Amino acid sequence: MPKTMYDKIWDHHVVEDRGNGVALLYIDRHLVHEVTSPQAFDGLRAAGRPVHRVDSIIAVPDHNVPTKDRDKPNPDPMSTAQLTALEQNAKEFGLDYIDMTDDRQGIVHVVGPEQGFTQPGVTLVCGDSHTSTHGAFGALAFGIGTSEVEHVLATQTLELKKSKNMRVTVTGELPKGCSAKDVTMAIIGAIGTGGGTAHVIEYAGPVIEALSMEGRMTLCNMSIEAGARAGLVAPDEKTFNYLKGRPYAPKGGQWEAAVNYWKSLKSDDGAVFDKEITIDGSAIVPLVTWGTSPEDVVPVTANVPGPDDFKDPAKREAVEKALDYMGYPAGTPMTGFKIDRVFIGSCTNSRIEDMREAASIIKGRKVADHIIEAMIVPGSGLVKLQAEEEGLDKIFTEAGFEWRDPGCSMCLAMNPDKAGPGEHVASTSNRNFVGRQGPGARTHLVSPAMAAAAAIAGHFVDVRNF
Ligand SMILES: CC(C)[C@H](C(=O)O)[C@@H](O)C(=O)O
Ligand code: SF4
Repeated sequence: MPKTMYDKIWDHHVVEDRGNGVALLYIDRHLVHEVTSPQAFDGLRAAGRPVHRVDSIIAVPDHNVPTKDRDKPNPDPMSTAQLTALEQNAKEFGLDYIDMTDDRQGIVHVVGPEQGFTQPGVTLVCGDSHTSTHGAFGALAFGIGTSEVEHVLATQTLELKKSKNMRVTVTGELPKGCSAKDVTMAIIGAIGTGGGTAHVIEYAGPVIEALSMEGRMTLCNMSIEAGARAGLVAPDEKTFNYLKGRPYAPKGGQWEAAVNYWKSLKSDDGAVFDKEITIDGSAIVPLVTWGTSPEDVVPVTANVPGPDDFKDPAKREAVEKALDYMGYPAGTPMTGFKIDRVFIGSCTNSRIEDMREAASIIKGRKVADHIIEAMIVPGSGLVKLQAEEEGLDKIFTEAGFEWRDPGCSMCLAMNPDKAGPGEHVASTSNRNFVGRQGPGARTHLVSPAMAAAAAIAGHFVDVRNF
C-alpha cells in the first residue's frame, strides 16, 4: 500500500505497537533549552537515572538570554535560575552544551538545522511547540511537555498516538514581495488555528519546492499555529546541499548511504491523505494580522474586519474582544496604520535569508522618527557573523535599527526585550496572543520585508510598492 512520508518515518521508529494507533516510538534527536528542562533533570536525579543517550542531545539557552550586555549580571533572578540550571544539568549529565558566549548559540530551532543535527527521516523532539520547524528537512519533529522531556532523556522513547495525514498543496508561483511567511499566514488564514488539529501536515506543490531551506523552516515553524502536530517537507537536493559538511551531518561513505535513504522518504504516488487543502500560491499577497490569533490575517491592502464579517457566534465574540484589545474599530485600513515598535527575529524569521530580506528594504533608508525601537535579532551567533560578513549589520545600524545578540528576544516577554502596554508592534514572530510581547502590547505578525518597510515608513505599507 502506498505510504505517506509521515507513515514511513513513523513505521521506521515503532519500538512496540500498543494498539489503537498508539505506539512506543524511538526518538533519535532531542534539543533541550532552559525553560522546559529543569524539572525533567530533577526527575532523573530523584530517580537516580542517567540520560539514556547523551549523543542524541544538544542543550542551548535561548528564551531567557539577554540580547545585549551579556557580560553584565542578569538582573532577573528567574532567568538566572533557569540558565544556571541548564548549564549545571548539562555538565552533570554530560551533554553537548552550547553556552551564551559560543558563536553557535542561538534559538534551538535555528541551531539544530545549522549544526546539521536536524536530518531527514529522524524523529526529533524538544520541550517547545515550535519544534515543528525541523520538519522542513523531512524530520518528524514535534514539541513535547516537560514530563515527556524526562521520559525521552531516560528511555529515548515516547508513547504516542499516531496523527492523521494532511497535505497542503501550494500551487503556482509566489508573487514578488511575498515570502514564506506570507505563505504560512495565508494557509493559517484559510484553514484556521484548528485546521491542522490531530494531523501532521505535509506541504507540497511548486511554491514549496521553490522555497529555500530557510523558507521551508519558516513554513514548518508555524504548523503548530495551524493546530498540527508537525509539518513536513519532502527532502530534496536543496535539503542535501544545505546539510552537506555541517558538523553533525554524516561523513564519507555514510553521506551517500544517508542521501539514498533520505530520497526514499517522500510520499509514494497514490498515498492517501485524510485531509487535502490546495492554496493558489500565485494569489498570495503580503499579509498582516489584525487580531490576537495567528488566523486573524488580512492583506495589507484590506481593512480590519468586524464581528459582522463572521458567521460563527464564538468567532464574532472573539473578534469583538480582539478589536477591544487591539484598540481600533472594525474597518480600520491596514495600509497606513501607525506602528510604535518593530521586531525582526524569532525562530520563524531570524535566519540569514530573513536578514537579507530585511536589508534589501532597509538599505539607504532611515527608521521613522516616532518608532520607539526597531530591533533586529539574529537567530544564532553564526547567523550574526554571516550577516556581519555581508555588511548587513551596517545597513541596519545606519538606518537606526538595534543589532542584537541571538535569542528568543521580544518573541515572548521572557527576557528584557519587551514592548510597552498599548504599543503596536510589527513583528516577524509567530504568535500575536494577548500580552505575548509584554503586558498590553499589540502584536501584528508580518514577513521580514513587511516589518522592515513598516519601520521605515512608520506605518504598514504594501511592500510590493515600497
Ligand atoms: C517556552 C516554551 C515552552 C514556548 C513553547 O513551547 O512554544 C515558547 O517557545 C513559545 O514560543 O511560546
Ligand atoms: S523564538 Fe519565540 S516561538 Fe521560537 S522558541 Fe523562542 S519563544 Fe518560542
